Amino acid sequence: MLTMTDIKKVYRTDSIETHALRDFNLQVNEGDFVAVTGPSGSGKTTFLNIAGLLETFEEGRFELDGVDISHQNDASRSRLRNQKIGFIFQSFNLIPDLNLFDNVDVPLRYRGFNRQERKKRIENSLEMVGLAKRMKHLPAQLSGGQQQRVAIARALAGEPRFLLADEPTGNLDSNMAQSVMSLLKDINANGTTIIMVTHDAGLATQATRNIHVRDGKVSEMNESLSTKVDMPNAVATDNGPAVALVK
Ligand SMILES: Nc1ncnc2c1ncn2[C@@H]1O[C@H](COP(=O)(O)OP(=O)(O)OP(=O)(O)O)[C@@H](O)[C@H]1O
Repeated sequence: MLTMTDIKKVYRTDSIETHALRDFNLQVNEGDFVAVTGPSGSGKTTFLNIAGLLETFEEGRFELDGVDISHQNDASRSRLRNQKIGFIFQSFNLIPDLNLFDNVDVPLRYRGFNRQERKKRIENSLEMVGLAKRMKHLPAQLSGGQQQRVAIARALAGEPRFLLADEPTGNLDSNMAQSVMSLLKDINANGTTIIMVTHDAGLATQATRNIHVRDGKVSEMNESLSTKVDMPNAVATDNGPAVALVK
């Protein structure tokens, strides 16, 4: 569970102060899939970076799983981030010279898992996104949608409780965007809490909650029409992400 209360974030340069977040209040519950929309510059990425313990804030209170983040030093914030949070970005951020297996391995090495445990996690997470047979391929040999699925596998291999996604479909055409969205919905149905920033209103309505950010504040909050479904029969294929068998 993630709770932000009256968060204030100011960016200061020599000549200008930008109030990126002010009185930002939000509670995200375990199992939520929250889509965050709002105009450019409204503070969406700033919120996500604070939620992901990548940035600090000036005022307010932020609790992550009962831990008061404002009182943690850099080392303990990094430890919490590594344990609890996975990130995916618009630009995939894969390492071009490493094959898929080794890309997914990078954050696992930071976590200190032994070789055997890492291998198991890498194979499982690539299986989950339907790319297990492409492990030895380089990112450049994949489509954009497939590369984003590798980035999702990399984020999930550490079994994070929270998956934070900043415009994960921003570089994809609409078919690939929907395929990545379907994968995120499957992952959420399997228990991972997701917060996704998106400019795509059609994708946002598929999340279980929508929040709209304006001028550094949450201006609207809606439960989405879409509901979570259990998918005990989810399977992954080499051509696509894990999909639920329709009964
Ligand atoms: N490192 C920084 N230094 C100074 N100002 C910043 C920095 N990062 C963000 N800002 C400013 O903070 C405000 C909020 O930015 P943020 O990136 O959170 O908005 P956003 O809603 O994610 O925008 P977009 O949809 O265009 O990505 C903007 O005015 C931005 O210019």
